Amino acid sequence: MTTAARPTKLTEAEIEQRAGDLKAWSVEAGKLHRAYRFPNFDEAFGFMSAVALEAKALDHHPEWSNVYDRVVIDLTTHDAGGLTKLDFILAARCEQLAADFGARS
Ligand SMILES: C[C@H](O)[C@H](O)[C@H]1CNC2=NC(N)=NC(=O)C2=N1
Repeated sequence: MTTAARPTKLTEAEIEQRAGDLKAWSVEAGKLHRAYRFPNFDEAFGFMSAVALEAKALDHHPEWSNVYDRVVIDLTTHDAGGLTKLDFILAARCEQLAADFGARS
């Protein structure tokens, strides 16, 4: 079995460049941060289930919490001690899936 190479920590300039495509996300203390609100709990949890499948496929996992119709997500790469391209890939997928599940914000 081969092990996928882990991505390296991005520089400040690389983070700034990639963050330009994700206007709704903020960069806070080495993490990408975003709060979503959905029509109800079913949609919020449906979104989380879909993101969980992406996380499994990428072998890259969010820090997140859910209260009823709200989902708060922080993305960082623990192995690299900061942000890597995997965080931006997962954030972009979250944006697509959130739209599918009717996110309001
Ligand atoms: C062995 C396995 O690939 C690693 O532990 C992965 C799993 N998922 C991960 N997820 C996140 N967010 N950061 C990591 O460094 C990480 N490492």
